[in-house]
Amino acid sequence: MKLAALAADVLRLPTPAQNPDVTGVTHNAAWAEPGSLFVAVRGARADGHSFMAQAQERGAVGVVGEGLPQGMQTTLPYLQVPDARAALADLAAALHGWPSRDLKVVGVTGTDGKTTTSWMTRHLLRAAGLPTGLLSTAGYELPDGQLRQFPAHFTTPEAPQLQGILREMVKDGAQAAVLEASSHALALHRVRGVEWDAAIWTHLTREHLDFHGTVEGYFADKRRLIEAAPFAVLNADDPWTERLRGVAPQEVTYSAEGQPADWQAAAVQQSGRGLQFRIHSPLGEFSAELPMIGAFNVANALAAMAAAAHLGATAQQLQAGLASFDGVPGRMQLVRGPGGEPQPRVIVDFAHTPPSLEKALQTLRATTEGQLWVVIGSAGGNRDPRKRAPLGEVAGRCADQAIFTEEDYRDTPLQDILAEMERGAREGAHHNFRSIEDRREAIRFAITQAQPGDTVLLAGKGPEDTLERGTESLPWNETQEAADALAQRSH
Ligand SMILES: CC(=O)N[C@H]1[C@@H](OP(=O)(O)OP(=O)(O)OC[C@H]2O[C@@H](n3ccc(=O)[nH]c3=O)[C@H](O)[C@@H]2O)O[C@H](CO)[C@@H](O)[C@@H]1O[C@H](C)C(=O)N[C@@H](C)C(=O)N[C@H](CCC(=O)O)C(=O)O
Ligand SMILES: Nc1ncnc2c1ncn2[C@@H]1O[C@H](COP(=O)(O)OP(=O)(O)OP(=O)(O)O)[C@@H](O)[C@H]1O
Repeated sequence: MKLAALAADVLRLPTPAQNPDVTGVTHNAAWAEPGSLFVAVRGARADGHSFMAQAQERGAVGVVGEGLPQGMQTTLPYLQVPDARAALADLAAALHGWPSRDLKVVGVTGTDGKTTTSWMTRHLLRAAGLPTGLLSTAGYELPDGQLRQFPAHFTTPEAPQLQGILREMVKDGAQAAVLEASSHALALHRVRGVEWDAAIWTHLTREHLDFHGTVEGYFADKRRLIEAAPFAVLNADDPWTERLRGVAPQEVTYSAEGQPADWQAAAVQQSGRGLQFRIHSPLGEFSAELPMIGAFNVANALAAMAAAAHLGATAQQLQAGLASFDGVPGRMQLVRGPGGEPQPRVIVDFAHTPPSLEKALQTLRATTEGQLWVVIGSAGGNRDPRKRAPLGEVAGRCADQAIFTEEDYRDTPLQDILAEMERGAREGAHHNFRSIEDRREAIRFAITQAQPGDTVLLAGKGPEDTLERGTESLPWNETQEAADALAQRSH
C-alpha cells in the first residue's frame, strides 16, 4: 500500500510529502525490513524514537510516532499520531487486509483458565467441522493442528505478529480462530483491529497489579474485550460479572456452582479418568464426559461450549468434542495408554516450582485411590538453585513415592542437583525417595512399578521438546515417553 493511502484511510492524517510503497509495519527496529513502516512507541523502558536510525538502515520507509522528541530528526517521512500503539494496531490490521473479517473470532480473557478454555473452544469448533486456528500462551496453531512458536513469545503478541498469524490462518483455510487475550494485550492495544464474534470471560482475581496499578485498573483493561465483542460469554460464578452484564449487545451466562445461568453444570463427578457432569443449556439437557483433572475445568468447558454453540456447534458435537479433548500439552495432561488391562494413571504437567508442584500433587491426591508417585528434577545452568531442596521437600511430603531425576541440568553437575533435592526431602523427615539420573529410566521405573489405582505425575518438563544434558540438547517428548512406558508395562 502507498504511505499516502495509509495516512488518509487508516490514520486519518493529511497526505505526507513523500509517498513510498509500504509493505509492512513493525514496532521493533530490529525487525524492520525494506518497505517497513516503523512505529516509534514510547515505552516504559525505552523510547522507540531512539531506534529510528536502525530501522532506516534496515530499509524502513517511514516513521509513525506521537511526536519527534526534542533534538531528534529523521530523513524519513514522519507521521504524527495521538496514540502510537493504536496506530500500530490499525496499520497492522490494514496491511494484512483485516484478516479477522474472514474469520469467526473468539477471544478469551480472565485471570486463570484462558489457555485451557481457548484450547477447548478450538477443539469444540473443530469437532463441529469448522477449520480453526488458535493463538495462546502455549503457541499458535493453524487449522492443521500443529503447534508453532513465534519469536519474542507472548500470550498475545504485538499487533503486527498477531495480524500476520491471523492472515496465515485464513490462507490455510481457517474459518474460525480462538485468541487468548491477556490483560497486557488489551491495555497495550495488541488486539485492537481484531473484529470479534464472541468473547469469553473466565474470572478475575488480583494479579499483575505492578502493571495495571489497581484491581479496578486491571478489571477495566480486561473489560475492553467484552466492550469490543458483539456476544459475551460471562461467568455467573464470578462477582465481577455483575459489572459486565449488558456491556455486549448479546450475552449468555454459565455457572458450574449452581447459580442461575443459561449454561449450567450439575451432578459433577470426578474420577481418576476425568470429569462427568450434566449440562442444562439453551441446546437442551445432556451429559458430558471430559477427560481432564480439576473441577475448575467444568467452568472452562461450559464457557467453551457456550461460545462454540454461538458459532453453530450442536449439542451432539459438543458432547463428542468434550469426550475427545486431549487437554493442553503438558498441563495436567492425562496420558492415554494402550487400553485393555487396568493401568496406573499417568499425568504430564509442567509444574516446576515448589508451590505449583504442591498444588498439582494435592489435586491428584483427591482422585487417587492408591499411591501417588512423582518424577521430578530441577534445572541447572543459571536457573535458581534455591528451589532444589524445597522441591525435594514438597515431593517427599505430598507424594507417596518420589523419584528425583535430571531436568535440563546443563553445565551444573547432576549429582549436586540431586543431592540438594535429597537434602530437602531428608530435612523434612521424608525418606520415600530415590534418585535415578536418566530421565527415561526414571519415568519407566515409576510407571512400571506403579499399580492400577496409583497416579504417576511426571512434573517439570510439560510440553518442552528438548532435554538439556551438559552442552547437549536432546529431542524430548515427555508424553510420548510416558505412553511408551505404559505400552512396555502391558507387554
Ligand atoms: C508490560 C509490557 O507488556 N510491556 C511490553 C511493552 O513494553 P514497553 O511499552 O515498556 O516498551 P519498551 O521496552 O520500553 O520499548 C519501547 C519500544 O521500543 C522498541 N525497541 C526497544 C528496544 C530496542 O532495542 N529496539 C526497539 O525497537 C520496542 O519494540 C517498543 O516498541 O512493549 C514491548 C514491545 O512489544 C514488550 O516487549 C513489553 O513486554 C514485556 C517484555 C513483558 O514482559 N510483557 C509481559 C508482561 C506480557 O505482555 N505478558 C502478557 C501475559 C501476562 C499474563 O497473563 O501472564 C502477554 O500477553 O504475554
Ligand atoms: N476456570 C478456572 N478457575 C480457576 N482456576 C483455574 C481455572 N482454569 C484453570 N485454572 C487454574 O489456573 C492454572 C492455569 O490455567 P490456564 O493455563 O488455563 O490459565 P491462563 O489464564 O491461560 O494462565 P497462563 O496465561 O499463565 O497460562 C491451571 O493449572 C489451574 O490451576
